[in-house]
Amino acid sequence: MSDGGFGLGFGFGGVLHSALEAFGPLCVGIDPHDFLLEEWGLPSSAAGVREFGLRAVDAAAGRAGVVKPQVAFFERFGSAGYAALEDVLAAARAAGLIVIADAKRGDIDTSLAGYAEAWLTPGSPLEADAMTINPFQGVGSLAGALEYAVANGKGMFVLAATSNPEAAALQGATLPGSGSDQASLAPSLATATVSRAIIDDVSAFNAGRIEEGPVGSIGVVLGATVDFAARGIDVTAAHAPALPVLAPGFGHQGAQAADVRRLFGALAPYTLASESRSLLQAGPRGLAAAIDARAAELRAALV
Ligand SMILES: O=c1ccn([C@@H]2O[C@H](COP(=O)(O)O)[C@@H](O)[C@H]2O)c(=O)[nH]1
Repeated sequence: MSDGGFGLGFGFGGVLHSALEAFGPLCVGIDPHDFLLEEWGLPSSAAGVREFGLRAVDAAAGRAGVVKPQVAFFERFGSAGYAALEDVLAAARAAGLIVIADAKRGDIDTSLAGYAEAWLTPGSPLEADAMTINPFQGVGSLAGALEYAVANGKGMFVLAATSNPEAAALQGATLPGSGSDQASLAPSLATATVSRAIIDDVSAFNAGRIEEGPVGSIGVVLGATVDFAARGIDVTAAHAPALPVLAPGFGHQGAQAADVRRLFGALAPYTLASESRSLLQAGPRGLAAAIDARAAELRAALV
């Protein structure tokens, strides 16, 4: 986003906080699946995903604070798909929307730095406000990229408890001991699940930058379909600064907007409820109304 009227005083956490207050929790996913392109009367091509993305941006602007383009659906068309994505990212930011690039990058620290530079450098062709990253190579491998994001007023959402059922065994596994400097940004509980340890590490990273404002610039991805108690995640715990949550799983994957507070507890005021297919299926003419309706439902659920 340019600054979208949200102000840039506190970096990404501050901008996100202002957007949540202005629009509520809805995050509109921009996922140009082939079946949606067909329903929208668009070709399965780079031109098709570009048009789809631009129309989704038009519908979201002024109705939701945040959009989340799924990079994969653009990437399948190679360089032309990336050019289309560049146009969609730029249009969304120009429209005052916060843009989270759902790119799920992860690697050793030096290579991850390249991804951070690609997506989070002001003025870069793929500039977004935040991106999703994958901690499979160790949360410690993210440290440099997280620092880069914060230094540039940007944000990151670290996968911690993803919405897909196949993730439960790996992410719910219990760690043998507390973290070390190599494995972890901060020591985690001796009996923590992988999901819980990632949340603790991200929260500790934000706590080291409390002077930046009441909401952290680094968040976690917690799927709305996850059984948090079974995963060892305490949603009643307070985080200082507040921990932003990107929560896919609403809509098509089954979670209900009305349940956002019950599911996310103390995290709910800082949770982005993300929906893609369930909104986009309304079609280009119905999308704005679908966004209005879901945004109102989510705001009402937080009162
Ligand atoms: O845990 C995760 C992380 C990311 N996603 C992404 O969110 C959308 C969900 O789309 P729907 O159509 O609303 O199901 C999609 O881009 C996923 O890659 C997720 O689902 N779960």
